[in-house]
Amino acid sequence: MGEGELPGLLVDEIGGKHGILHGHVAFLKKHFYLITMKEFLEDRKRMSKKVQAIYLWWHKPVIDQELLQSLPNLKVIANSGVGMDHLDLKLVASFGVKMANAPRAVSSSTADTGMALLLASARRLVEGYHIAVSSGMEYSEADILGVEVTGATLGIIGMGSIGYKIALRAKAFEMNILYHNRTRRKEQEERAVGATYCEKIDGLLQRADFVMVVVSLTPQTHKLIGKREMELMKPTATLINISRGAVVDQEALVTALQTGVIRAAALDVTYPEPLPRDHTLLKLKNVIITPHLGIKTDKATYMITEEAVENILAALNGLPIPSEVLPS
Ligand SMILES: O=CC(=O)O
Repeated sequence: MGEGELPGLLVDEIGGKHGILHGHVAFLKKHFYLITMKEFLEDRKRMSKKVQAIYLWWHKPVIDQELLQSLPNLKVIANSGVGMDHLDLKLVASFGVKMANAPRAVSSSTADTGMALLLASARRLVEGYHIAVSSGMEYSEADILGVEVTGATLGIIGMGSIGYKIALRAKAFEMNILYHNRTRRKEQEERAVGATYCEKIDGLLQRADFVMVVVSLTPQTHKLIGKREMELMKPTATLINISRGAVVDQEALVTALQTGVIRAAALDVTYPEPLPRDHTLLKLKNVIITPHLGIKTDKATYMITEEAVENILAALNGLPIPSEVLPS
C-alpha cells in the first residue's frame, strides 16, 4: 500500500543525526505513508492534507503554531520517549490533537543508564580508562580509589517506572534505598525493592551516598536540585542526573563540585546539550558526562517505535490511546 491508502505520518528525517532509524522504516511503512519534513516542505500544499500523525524522534520536527495550523487532518503526535518538556501540550491540545509518549519502552534502558553512571562514577571508570590508555598503567593507588557501592545508600528522586527499575537494580547491588515521589508507592512495592519513603527531599539528600534524579522536567521541578539542596548532601555523595539537565542548577553544581560540597556528579543530561566545548563541567575530574544515552539501545528504540505505532493507530481509530499524555 502506498500514498493513497495509508494515513500520512510526518517524521523529521530518516537516518542522520536525529532522524528515525533506518531499521524502523519498513515497520512504519506497513502502517503509514511516511513523509519526511523535506518532502513536506517541497510539496506543502499536497502533503499538508495527507498528514494525520507526527512521530517526534528526539524532539524533531519542532511543533509550533504555524505547523499545527498547516495540518488540517492531524490527529495525533507520538513522542519517541517519556519526557514531553519539549512540547507545548496546551497548544497541541488546543488544535484537538492527541499526544502520546512511550513509557513502557524506555524504563529498563534508562534505568540501566542510571546504574551504569552510578557504578562508573563510584569506581572511577572513565579516569581509569584514561590512565590505562595514557600512562601505560602507571598510577598511584590513591588516584583510582573509588567508593563502595555495596551497603551504600541510594536516594531516588522520582519513583515512576524508571525510578522503580533503578531500585530493583540497586537492590541487587545490596544498596539501601530511599525514595521521594509525589505519591507514595504501595507497601508491597516498597517491600519488594526494600525502599524507604522520604516525604521530604531534604531527609533523602542528607542521608544518601548517591542521589539519582529521575523526575520529569516541569515548572515545579525546574532547578529542583540547587545550591541549598547540594549543601544538604554529604560531601562524600554523588549526584546522578538522568532526567533533564534543567532539573539541576548547573551553575550551583559547578561550584559544589569545585569546592568539595559534593564528591562527584554523573550526568546524562545537561543544558544545553551538548555543552559548549569550553564549559567548566567538561574540565572537572569529578564529573562524568554522557550524551543523553538514556534510552539508547537497539531494543528500546525499536520498542519505542512499536509503542508509538500502537498509540497512533489507536488515536486514528478513535480508540483509547494506551500512553496518552494530557496537558496538566
Ligand atoms: O530522554 C528520554 C526520554 O524522554 O525518554
